[in-house]
Amino acid sequence: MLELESINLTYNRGTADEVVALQNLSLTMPAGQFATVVGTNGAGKSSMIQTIAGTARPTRGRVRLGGKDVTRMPDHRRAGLIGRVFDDPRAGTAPELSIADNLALALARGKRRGLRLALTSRRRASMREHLAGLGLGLENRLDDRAGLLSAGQRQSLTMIMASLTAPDVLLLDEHIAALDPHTTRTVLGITTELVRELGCTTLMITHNMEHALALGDRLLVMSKGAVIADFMGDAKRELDVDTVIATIAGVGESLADRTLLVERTAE
Ligand SMILES: Nc1ncnc2c1ncn2[C@@H]1O[C@H](COP(=O)(O)OP(=O)(O)OP(=O)(O)O)[C@@H](O)[C@H]1O
Repeated sequence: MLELESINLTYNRGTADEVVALQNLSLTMPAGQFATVVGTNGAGKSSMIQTIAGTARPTRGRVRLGGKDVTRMPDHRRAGLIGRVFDDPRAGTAPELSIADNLALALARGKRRGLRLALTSRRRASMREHLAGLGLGLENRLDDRAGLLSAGQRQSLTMIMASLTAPDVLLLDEHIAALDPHTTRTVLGITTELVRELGCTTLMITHNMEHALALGDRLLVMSKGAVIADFMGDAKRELDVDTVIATIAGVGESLADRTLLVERTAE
């Protein structure tokens, strides 16, 4: 269970640049639930993800994971509990390190600080197996530098890295935003597979309404630092793009092109 309780997050508090990013935000997600998150630019989506990850510290409120209060737990100590994939494919991997070393680092995450896992032949075999599941041929390139991979391959590797510690929570912050339509479909397929396999609680931010509707079992609409609509079960299954757009427009938000992004590319 992931619980956000009356979260407020203000950046640059007490200065002329003060920004209220989250306002009295509450959210409860049972273990294993997969929610997509949409909203206009500046609605607070990334701030919510950062608050869960521990990279942003709420000004008020509590974050609980499996009943445990992690509000004050630093992000590096949450790393074993939380997997994160960002929009920038370069952000999740170290380009100078080999694919194998990137995976070893991900495995070591959440363990004792400074501990590097030795790359035993058994561990390499297990890495190969994980990579083979992607269907991208990366299992034969364990010693290639991650920097040599395409954006889609790097993002797929990041997904595998995020999943290696079997996190309780997976946070996907526009992780397909920088990919072309074909690679997007590949990474979305990997996303669905991984979430199913791991059974982890997942939040996926996207500006693509069709992806938000197609994936997950819950859809959250955010505006001005709060969740303004929450669709689950039949309500989520029956939801259409126009209803989501009307919900956002209903609170007086102007809809930017990115918010309306709907993939029309032919299969
Ligand atoms: N590190 C920061 N310092 C100051 N203000 C910030 C910081 N990060 C975000 N903000 C501000 O907080 C508000 C919420 O931003 P956030 O990035 O959470 O929105 P978002 O919904 O993810 O937007 P987008 O869709 O554009 O990525 C915005 O007004 C933003 O400018």
